[in-house]
Amino acid sequence: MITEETQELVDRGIMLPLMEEFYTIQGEGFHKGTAAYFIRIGGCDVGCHWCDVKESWDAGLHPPTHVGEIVEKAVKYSKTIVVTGGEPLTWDMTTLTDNLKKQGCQIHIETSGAYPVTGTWDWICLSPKKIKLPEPDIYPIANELKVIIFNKHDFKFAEEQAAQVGEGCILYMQPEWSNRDKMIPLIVDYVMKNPRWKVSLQTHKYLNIP
Ligand SMILES: C[S@@+](CC[C@H](N)C(=O)[O-])C[C@H]1O[C@@H](n2cnc3c(N)ncnc32)[C@H](O)[C@@H]1O
Ligand SMILES: Nc1nc2[nH]cc(C(=O)O)c2c(=O)[nH]1
Ligand code: SF4
Ligand SMILES: [Mg+2]
Repeated sequence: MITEETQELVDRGIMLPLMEEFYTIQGEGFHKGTAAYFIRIGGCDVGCHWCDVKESWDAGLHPPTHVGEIVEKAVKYSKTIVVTGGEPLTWDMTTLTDNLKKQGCQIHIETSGAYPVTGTWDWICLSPKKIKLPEPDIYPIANELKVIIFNKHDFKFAEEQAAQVGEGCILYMQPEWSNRDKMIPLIVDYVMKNPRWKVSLQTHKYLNIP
């Protein structure tokens, strides 16, 4: 149990439930191959059945941590920061991103967009989910749209989502990991027929890195 005082700091984004932080190579999307420090914040109620970090969902399992402490550690490793989760937009990201900006960081977010955008971002990767659609505010500011392809219907969902993003937004289809052998051939075929889309793979899983 956390105290009322701590809960209030979490509610204001002064503290955040920190699941893990690690220095690695961004495996997915536009910045794949780039070294970056990942900050994984606990808490998500979207409930994707194929989610590869279900341990992140229950915020109560992850210790409320002062944002200053998170930032101090992060900048020792990298000036390129990826904030992920869980669903980071569950929380107010203003203080975290303000602090990272003061340290001169480039800040990227991995989000489903299920909650309103808070914080200041240099790169927004929007990965929309059917079961809890993005809030409208994120579509015009998303830099990349990364749709997870688990079954054939996801191609239609991908097009519906692409119709809502801005013109410069880069479009990716990423196979759902457990179903990749089945979906990769369909994605390859789709992207060749619809070349405004690109393929994104979870390359860190092939490299055996976090
Ligand atoms: C774990 S999520 C955390 C951030 C945020 N909740 C979201 O969904 O965008 C990070 C990225 O991994 C993707 N992802 C999660 N599970 C996956 C899986 N089994 N196969 C492929 N991508 C997956 C998500 O769609 C998202 O783009
Ligand atoms: N290397 C690496 N790249 C990633 N890109 C997005 C990730 C995520 O879980 O948000 C992720 C991750 O977990 N590891
Ligand atoms: S929104 Fe992201 S963290 Fe939440 S269940 Fe889906 S993939 Fe997992
Ligand atoms: Mg991941």
